[in-house]
Amino acid sequence: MNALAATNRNFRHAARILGLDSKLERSLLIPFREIKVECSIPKDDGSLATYVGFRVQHDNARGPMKGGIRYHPEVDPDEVNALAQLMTWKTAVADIPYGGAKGGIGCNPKDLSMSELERLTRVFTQKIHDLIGVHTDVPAPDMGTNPQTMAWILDEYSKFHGHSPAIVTGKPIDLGGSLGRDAATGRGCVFATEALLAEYGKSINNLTFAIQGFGNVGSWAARLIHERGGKVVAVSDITGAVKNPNGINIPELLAHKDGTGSLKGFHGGDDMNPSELLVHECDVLIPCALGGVLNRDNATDVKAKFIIEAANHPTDPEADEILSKKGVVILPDIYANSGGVTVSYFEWVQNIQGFMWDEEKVNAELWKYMTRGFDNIKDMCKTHDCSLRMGAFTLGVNRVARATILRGWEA
Ligand SMILES: NC(=O)C1=CN([C@@H]2O[C@H](COP(=O)(O)OP(=O)(O)OC[C@H]3O[C@@H](n4cnc5c(N)ncnc54)[C@H](OP(=O)(O)O)[C@@H]3O)[C@@H](O)[C@H]2O)C=CC1
Ligand SMILES: O=C(O)CCC(=O)C(=O)O
Repeated sequence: MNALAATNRNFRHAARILGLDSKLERSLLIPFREIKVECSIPKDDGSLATYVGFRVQHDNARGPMKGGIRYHPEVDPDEVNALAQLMTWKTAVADIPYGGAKGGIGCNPKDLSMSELERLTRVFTQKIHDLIGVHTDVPAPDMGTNPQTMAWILDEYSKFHGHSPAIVTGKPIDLGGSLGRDAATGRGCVFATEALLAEYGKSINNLTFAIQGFGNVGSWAARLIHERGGKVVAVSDITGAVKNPNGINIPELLAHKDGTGSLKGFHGGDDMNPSELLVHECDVLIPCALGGVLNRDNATDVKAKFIIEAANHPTDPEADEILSKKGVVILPDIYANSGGVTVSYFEWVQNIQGFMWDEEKVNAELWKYMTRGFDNIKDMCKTHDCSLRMGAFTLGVNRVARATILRGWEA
């Protein structure tokens, strides 16, 4: 099932549980605005290359639209639409004053030089600068983008609108980025995992973990789990995978990947086939890469008892059903990975106030938001006798529905 069909299905299920009026349901589902732009740039060799860029602004009932920008070959309108909608529910679950958006460019950033990436980012920004804004729509990094990408957007946007640090979050600290934003999605995911495990009388330090993806989110999650005494027994990325039943030394694996650009050939473990990661023996599985990776083809073989959705929509609805029947507990994306956008919110607040927080404050506030989010989801699960996914969806959708009704319908 494609990402949009899966996301719409979860939304409709939540709307049914909440008994939403069908007209309101339709209005919440349809995006506020979909932007598609042609981005042509000269390559370093002088040839012309054309890419397609997207920004879907899904909903702004609760505040400015917020969400990352992804550079990946599989970026397409349906995928961006689904990701934008997920941002609307995610910001509502986190109870931060934002709506949802997402953007992306269909490209493989690994095939582009730094100067080509800079040109592409600047052209994309030129095409959308009058449709985003500090109080309208605030981008951030996602797969394939990073603080440098945000710095180029900030610079290009500021040429049109004057110096605007709050136009993006996840930017470099030197340009007004927040301390703790780089680690925030991984850290939030670890706080969320601790909250969930505590419900089962368990803690990170007694459990084994398998992590798919070793980029921003996966590497931070792995590092923080390792620091807390959890055994990371398998890690994969696009270059390969490594396993060690006694636990991988994550700082050493980070140094190995930094030095070689790959997970392959790491002496502290054995190479494994990356396709086996999701069905590897472990207590907790954390997908931190692409969407739709857990599906009907592999769900039956998953060994983990807990799945923490650090990636966006890693589990398609068919897999959701199979895994639930097996008794696997799934902590849904719109809560599990909300630490990133929560610290993005802190960054935006700091930029607007012109007052920087120290990292301790950022991390302490993040813990409060993640803990509150989990408690709110649990309450919805009790009220509606539903899964954690539906607890999170009903929480988010209900908050957006309430804001929409309060704002009224007049054009
Ligand atoms: N960054 C953020 O703040 C947030 C990110 N997310 C979600 O988390 C996920 C990861 O994002 P992020 O860490 O930022 O992205 P990055 O680009 O930093 O890292 C992505 C990682 O996934 C790996 N990867 C890509 N394809 C595969 C594959 N087929 N099998 C195994 N690994 C693969 C990459 O491998 P390689 O290193 O070899 O390229 C890389 O390690 C995405 O779903 C994103 O939407 C959610 C909330 C916030
Ligand atoms: O930090 C942000 O604004 C958005 C992060 C994001 O894209 C996500 O949560 O999926």
